[in-house]
Amino acid sequence: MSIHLGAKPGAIAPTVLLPGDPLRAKYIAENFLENAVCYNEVRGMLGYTGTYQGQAVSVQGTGMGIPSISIYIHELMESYGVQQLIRVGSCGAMREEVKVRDVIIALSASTDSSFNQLRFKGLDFAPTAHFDLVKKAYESATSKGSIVHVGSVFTTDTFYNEDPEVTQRLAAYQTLAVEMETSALYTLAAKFNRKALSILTVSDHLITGEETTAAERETTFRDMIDIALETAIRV
Ligand SMILES: O=P(O)(O)O[C@H]1O[C@H](CO)[C@@H](O)[C@H]1O
Ligand SMILES: O=c1cc[nH]c(=O)[nH]1
Repeated sequence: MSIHLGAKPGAIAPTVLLPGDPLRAKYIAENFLENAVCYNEVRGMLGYTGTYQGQAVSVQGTGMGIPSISIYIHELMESYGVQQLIRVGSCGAMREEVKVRDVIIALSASTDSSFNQLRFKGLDFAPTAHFDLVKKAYESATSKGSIVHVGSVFTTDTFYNEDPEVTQRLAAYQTLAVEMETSALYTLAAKFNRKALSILTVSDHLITGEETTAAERETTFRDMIDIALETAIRV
């Protein structure tokens, strides 16, 4: 057990999928894994371990934002020895060529968080995905005919942003989408020398204002989850 996870030693698989929403963790466990068992209910942040094509895979809710995901991934790596962390999240598209319902493989993440500014005393660390997982995710996506965008994302601390200027500038610098966790995931995975990747589905569009319904999100998330699970077991 760790402070925020009630799992027994050995109850969490070496590869963990990480949705922000704990109910998405439940949905993935019930619809994509076999023989899934719930190992965590502390704070309602549900976590499950099951199998996918015979291999053990866990799925753990992280909550929203850097402080929340940082707690869970720190404990997953330090207390449970997790080796591969694959975020399966939603995001807002920042560029015209990225459409609602598209899937993004996040190579790197800029951020407006002070998380790394404090850690590196003002130096700009470059949070980066692990190439092995990027390659496997891209191969998994293309082998099943999914179109994916591969590029940088923006991890923000502020969902309801009042000033669009920075977001627009980041978009002009080819940033594909905004979400709230990837920068911390890549930073902490580097610290622990583990593999991490964020795969994101576009749930809304910052330029067009288009949004998905809850039902549509469930179907389109299916693509992202398939890609993540194929990536998890790919050799
Ligand atoms: O769908 P999830 O994984 O929660 O990700 C996105 O959705 C939340 C905001 O609504 C933030 O956590 C953001 O990163
Ligand atoms: O963090 C997020 C997630 C989805 N859509 C956004 O605009 N921001």
